[in-house]
Amino acid sequence: MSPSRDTVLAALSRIDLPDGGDLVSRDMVRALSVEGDTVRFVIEAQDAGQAAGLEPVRAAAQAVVAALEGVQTVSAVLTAHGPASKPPAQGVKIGRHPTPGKGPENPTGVDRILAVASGKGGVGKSTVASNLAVALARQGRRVGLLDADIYGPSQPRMMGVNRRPASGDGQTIEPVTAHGVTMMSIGLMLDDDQAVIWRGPMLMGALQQLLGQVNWGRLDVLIVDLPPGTGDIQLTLCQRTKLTGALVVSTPQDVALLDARKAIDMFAKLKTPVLGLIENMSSYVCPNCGHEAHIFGHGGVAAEAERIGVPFLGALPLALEVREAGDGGQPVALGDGPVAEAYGQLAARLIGGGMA
Ligand SMILES: Nc1ncnc2c1ncn2[C@@H]1O[C@H](COP(=O)(O)OP(=O)(O)OP(=O)(O)O)[C@@H](O)[C@H]1O
Repeated sequence: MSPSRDTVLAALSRIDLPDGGDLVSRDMVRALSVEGDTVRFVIEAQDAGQAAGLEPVRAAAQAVVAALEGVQTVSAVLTAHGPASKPPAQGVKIGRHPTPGKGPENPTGVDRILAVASGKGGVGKSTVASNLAVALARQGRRVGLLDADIYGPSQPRMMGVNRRPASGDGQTIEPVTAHGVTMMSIGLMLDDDQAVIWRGPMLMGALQQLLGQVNWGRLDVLIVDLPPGTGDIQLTLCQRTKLTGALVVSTPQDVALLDARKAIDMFAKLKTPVLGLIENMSSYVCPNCGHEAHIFGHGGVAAEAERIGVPFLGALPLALEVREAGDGGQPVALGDGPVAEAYGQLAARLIGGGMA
């Protein structure tokens, strides 16, 4: 009997890449076909440089599929047809005044949009956005991640991407892929030390471009990592797209919660559903003695969720591995520990509720 596509993909997910992740989590398998006892697939590298080092990976992928029951012939081809074959998107200028739109609409092919928001900066909103995107992709969803934190884009670092997106026509921007997630950040279009000094209208126009000029492809869900607070970007996203809803991240202490309340109030005024609250940096377990401490308090977000009648989506621990994984461009949700499990549960809950 021929193996199923899922069986082949499960086998390919056991092939690790030299720079982290595996063939499936890094979304490098293309044109997979199973016909009788013959399996064919293409491994697509980002560019010729990466492809040159991947021959051992190709051979291992071919061998692991050939060993599956019911497989006689395997054709595994390595290509480098990624965005690097197009010129970098230098001709595309991000940042302009907004253009009038027809009304709220999603980018073509994007089924849902989830905003990850916070009242206060530094509570872990970008960390939650990247890990949630990865956890959803691991559960088979087609996920996009838009870093809309235009003043402080952190997704390129957290997702481990620093190549410039390409553009074939000087208009459309090809997003990049990392850990199975299609992503775009203004940080990828700017030089590292370049500051963005824009007033509201320019910000709104830039967000419009990041939504409308990026070739997002078909996505089940686009996660938008918002800047902290209640400003122009939030307003534009709520008014210009059919936002499925917002997830609000807060730490448990009162001062963060006070600001989270303002964010929730803003979404209520803009008629955007708040799908739930997430408590980040909830507890800290000492890796040496196992003692559990609540550095920023504990339970405040769950109590707030109950008070305002929105779901409490979970408590994520404060853990050194979360920070290290984020700084290293390999979100902790890619792994198997308790934090990855917590993100897996959050992703499953959103998928189960039809939100992702
Ligand atoms: N649960 C956690 N455990 C340990 N470190 C964390 C955790 N969550 C976030 N961090 C770290 O805290 C710092 C701030 O997180 P992050 O950038 O995600 O916050 P943010 O709310 O998006 O901030 P800003 O709004 O300023 O962009 C980062 O260094 C991140 O790695």
